[in-house]
Amino acid sequence: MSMSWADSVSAAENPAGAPSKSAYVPPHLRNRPSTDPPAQASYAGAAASLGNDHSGYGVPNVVGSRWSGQRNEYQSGYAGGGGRGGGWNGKSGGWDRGRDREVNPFTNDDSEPVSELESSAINFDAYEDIPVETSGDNVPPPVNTFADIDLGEAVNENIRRCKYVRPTPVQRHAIPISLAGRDLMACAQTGSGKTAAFCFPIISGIMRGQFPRPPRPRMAFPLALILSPTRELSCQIHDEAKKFSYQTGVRVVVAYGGAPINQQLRELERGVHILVATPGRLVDLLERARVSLQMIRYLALDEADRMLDMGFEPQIRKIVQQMDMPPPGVRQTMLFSATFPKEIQVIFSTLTGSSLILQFFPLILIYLITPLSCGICCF
Ligand SMILES: Nc1ncnc2c1ncn2[C@@H]1O[C@H](COP(=O)(O)OP(=O)(O)OP(=O)(O)O)[C@@H](O)[C@H]1O
Repeated sequence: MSMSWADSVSAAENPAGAPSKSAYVPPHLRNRPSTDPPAQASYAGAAASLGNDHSGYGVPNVVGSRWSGQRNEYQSGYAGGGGRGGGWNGKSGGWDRGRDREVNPFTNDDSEPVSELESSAINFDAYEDIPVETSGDNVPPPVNTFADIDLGEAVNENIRRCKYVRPTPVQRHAIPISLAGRDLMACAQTGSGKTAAFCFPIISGIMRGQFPRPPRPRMAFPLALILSPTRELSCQIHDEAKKFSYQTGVRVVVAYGGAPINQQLRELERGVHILVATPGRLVDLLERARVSLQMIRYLALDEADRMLDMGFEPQIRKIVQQMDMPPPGVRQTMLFSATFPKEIQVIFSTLTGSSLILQFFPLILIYLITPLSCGICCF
C-alpha cells in the first residue's frame, strides 16, 4: 500500500510506528476503517498571470489562431488586496458586491499567531527530504516560503488564516511554474497540498486580471475550471478554495452529480469565477447552455488518474475539445495525478498541445516536455 506524502513524512519522523500527534490523515480519508487503501471578445487582462512572469521566464507565443499570443499579452492592472480594480472585481458593480456578507470560512480564531509546530500536523522539518524531479525548459525555480511569491495581500492573509507556514514540496515547485504561465503536469500523492498548489495561482491570476462582465445574465462564464472525479473531492476543493479566496472578491461555485441541479443553477446565476465540477454534471450544464467555457483561462484537473479510472475520458475530451473552451496557449492547463500511466501523459499532451518524449524506468518516470510546459514529480 502506498503512503501519502504526509504519511511518509510522518513515518520518516517516527520509524518505530509509535503513536504520534504528527500522523496526518487528509480530511477525506478521516473516519475510515484503517484497512482502507489511500484515495488515490477581447478579454482585457483575462490571462494576466499567464503573462505575469514572476521569475523571469518568458512564455512563448502561440501562433496561427484567433487566440494568437494572447497568453502573454494580457498584462493588466492588479485589482489586488481584495479586487478594487476594474472588470469583475471593479467598483462598477462587479461580483464582489456581496463580499461584506461573505460567510467567514475560517472556524478558528485567526487573530492568534501560531508557531510552525502548532500550525499543522505536517512535519515541516522533513520537507527537504522529499525528492522532487522537474523537467522542461527554463523551469521556474522553487520557492522556500510563501513570502517569496507575490500572491497578493488578500491571499497572503488567507494563507496566514489557514496557518500554513511553509509551502509543501508540490506547492514550492508548482506555484512558481503556474504563476509564470506555464502548463504543468504534476505527480503528487494525496494529502500533499495539491489543492493550494493550483488554487493560489488561479486566485491570484483572477485578482490581477481585468475581465468584462459576462455577456449573458443567465449563463455562467467562469474564468477557471477545476475538474475533479467525485462529489466528495469537489466539495473538499470548493471548501478549501473558498478559504483561499476569502475577501478577495473571487467567487467559487461547485457543481456535482447525484444531487439536485437547481440549487447549483442558482449559485451559478449569482456569478462564478472559479467553477469546481465533476465532469458528468459539467457536461449536463454545458448542454443546458447554463455554463459557457469561452472565458476560461485556467483549467485544472485534480486526481486525473482517478477520473480516467472512473471512465470520464469522453466527458473530459468533450469539455475541453468540443465545447467553447479556448485552446492551449490561451488557457493554462494544470494536471495533477497520483500516478502517471501512459493514458495520463497522452491526455496532458492532448490538453496542452505538448509532444511528450517519455522514458520509463521501473518506478520513476522521466519526461521531457515542450517549452510551454513543465512537469514535476514529488516522490
Ligand atoms: N503549506 C501547507 N502547510 C500546512 N498545511 C497544509 C499546507 N498545504 C496544505 N495543507 C493542508 O494539508 C492537507 C492536505 O492538503 P490537500 O487537501 O490540499 O492535499 P491534496 O494533495 O489536494 O489531497 P487530496 O488528494 O486529498 O485532494 C489539508 O488539510 C491542507 O489544509
